[in-house]
Amino acid sequence: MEREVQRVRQAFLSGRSRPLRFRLQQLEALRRMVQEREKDILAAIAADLCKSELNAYSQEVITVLGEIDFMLENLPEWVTAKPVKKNLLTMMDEAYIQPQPLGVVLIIGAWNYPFVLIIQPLIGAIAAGNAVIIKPSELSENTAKIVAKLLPQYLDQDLYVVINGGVEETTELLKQRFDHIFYTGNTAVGKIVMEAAAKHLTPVTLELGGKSPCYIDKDCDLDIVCRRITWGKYMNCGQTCIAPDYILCEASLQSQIVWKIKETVKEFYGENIKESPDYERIINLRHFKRILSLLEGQKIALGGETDEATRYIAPTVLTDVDPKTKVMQEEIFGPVLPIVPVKNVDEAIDFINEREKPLALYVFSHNHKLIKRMIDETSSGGVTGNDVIMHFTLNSFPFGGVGSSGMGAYHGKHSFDTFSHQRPCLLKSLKREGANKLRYPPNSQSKVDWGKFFLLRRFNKEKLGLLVLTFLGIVAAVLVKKYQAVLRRKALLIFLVVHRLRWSSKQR
Ligand SMILES: NC(=O)c1ccc[n+]([C@@H]2O[C@H](COP(=O)([O-])OP(=O)(O)OC[C@H]3O[C@@H](n4cnc5c(N)ncnc54)[C@H](O)[C@@H]3O)[C@@H](O)[C@H]2O)c1
Ligand SMILES: CCCCCCCCCCCCCCCC=O
Repeated sequence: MEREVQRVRQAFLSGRSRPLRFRLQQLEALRRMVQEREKDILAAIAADLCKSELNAYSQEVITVLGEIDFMLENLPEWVTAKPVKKNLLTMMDEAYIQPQPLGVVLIIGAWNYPFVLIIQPLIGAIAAGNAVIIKPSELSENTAKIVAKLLPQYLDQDLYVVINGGVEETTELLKQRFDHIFYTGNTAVGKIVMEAAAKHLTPVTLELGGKSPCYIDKDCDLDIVCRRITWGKYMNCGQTCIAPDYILCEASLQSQIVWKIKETVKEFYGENIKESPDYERIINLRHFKRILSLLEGQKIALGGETDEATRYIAPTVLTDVDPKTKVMQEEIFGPVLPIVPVKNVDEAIDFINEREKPLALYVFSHNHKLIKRMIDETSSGGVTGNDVIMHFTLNSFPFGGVGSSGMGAYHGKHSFDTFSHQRPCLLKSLKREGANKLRYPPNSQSKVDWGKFFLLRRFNKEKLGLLVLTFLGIVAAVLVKKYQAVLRRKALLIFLVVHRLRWSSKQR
């Protein structure tokens, strides 16, 4: 493992991942891989999650292709150095921020969207000029295998390396030194990753989970609300990090919600859900049994049918759920939707705030003010009002959690920033030593006063005008070639002295 990481580091140190042209070319190669090997990729995802290839394409491949296109379009602008505002002490210098790669990045993926959850961060890491080690989830083994097979056929083989394995291999990998670790998965392992990273002071992005609440106000169109919730909850058999985990609403709405979800389930998956190509299965027996255990002692208003042999759990709704029961103590990550009655929006807000900060929050209402209030008075990784999941699709949004649902974010420019160091660069001249004397010992009250003037002085618009005029004077001086240096220094000095005197007199 150590040798493998070392090999990737050497490749990074060769410098070839840095030029913009190389990054664009690797991203184009990645796009070619997805396009040319689409069938293999879709078949692997389909095998892992019992998912139709159409769904694998629309839930994972579309996102990856969109992200690559977005990067290719914007990367030339993002990699350029950005000039920054200067103060009086540095106004003659060059000051800019240069984004630079961090080095060797470790990406650890989860099984529930096994392709997009490793390839989307990979796109960001390549775009930012890094070398990358990818550790796909061992639970989605078909996708893990196909990614390990295809990536070396299209990308630089020393810079971008896939290491497959389970807990043992990941534990070994985490002992190595990385420049950034990007982990997607559950909160408990997130803590293990962060602890390992701390040993090397490696920064981490943790894309974790949580119980994402969904508040339904009585002032809304329940047909539409239930259709949208049914889509987001039962997509991928509920195994989506930002699926609505539970519903909060007034008790009187429950029976209508159950009825409308039931009708929608029929509309989406037909009379025989097991036969539907759009309804997936639980990833493994451990998770299957875990989800079943959440149903114990609950009032099942819809669904509840299961089949262990195929790890099938029907779309299920629980009503009048007691918040103290197990189903409300952990992230469900399956097709079970508890409804917890609350009296009103105030109680819903308190309910959310008394718990860990979720990855997503959903609010349904005709009342825009109520939605805004919910946003203002709660916290979550992201929010969608009057829909679910959809904020994930907008790559101008940072995607990530807050508190126990994670730290850091990615997608689009946010990925580029996550995998870049924003390096401040100040380039001074070895001339103009006169002004610099101010900061050299021995110190004096006069020097401190000058320092205060240079660094604490605020200019209002009128004074800025004066500053511009002075600068114009300096520019004119520059044109007079023979006296260039002298004139520039004199103009600056006059300006500074005049202002310093005016400022000092006001201070008194
Ligand atoms: N925020 C997001 O973008 C996002 C996306 C998908 C899933 N999730 C969350 O992830 C969870 C589901 O994923 P999971 O955790 O079951 O996936 P998982 O079991 O695939 O684990 C994730 C990764 O952690 C590694 N791992 C597991 N145990 C480990 C250990 N002891 N030490 C080191 N590495 C270890 C695995 O090898 C895997 O690569 C849910 O909580 C879900 O909400 C979050
Ligand atoms: C054919 C219609 C396309 C519809 C696009 C809908 C995109 C849904 C994307 C869902 C992906 C969610 C991934 C979340 C990661 C966490 O688990």
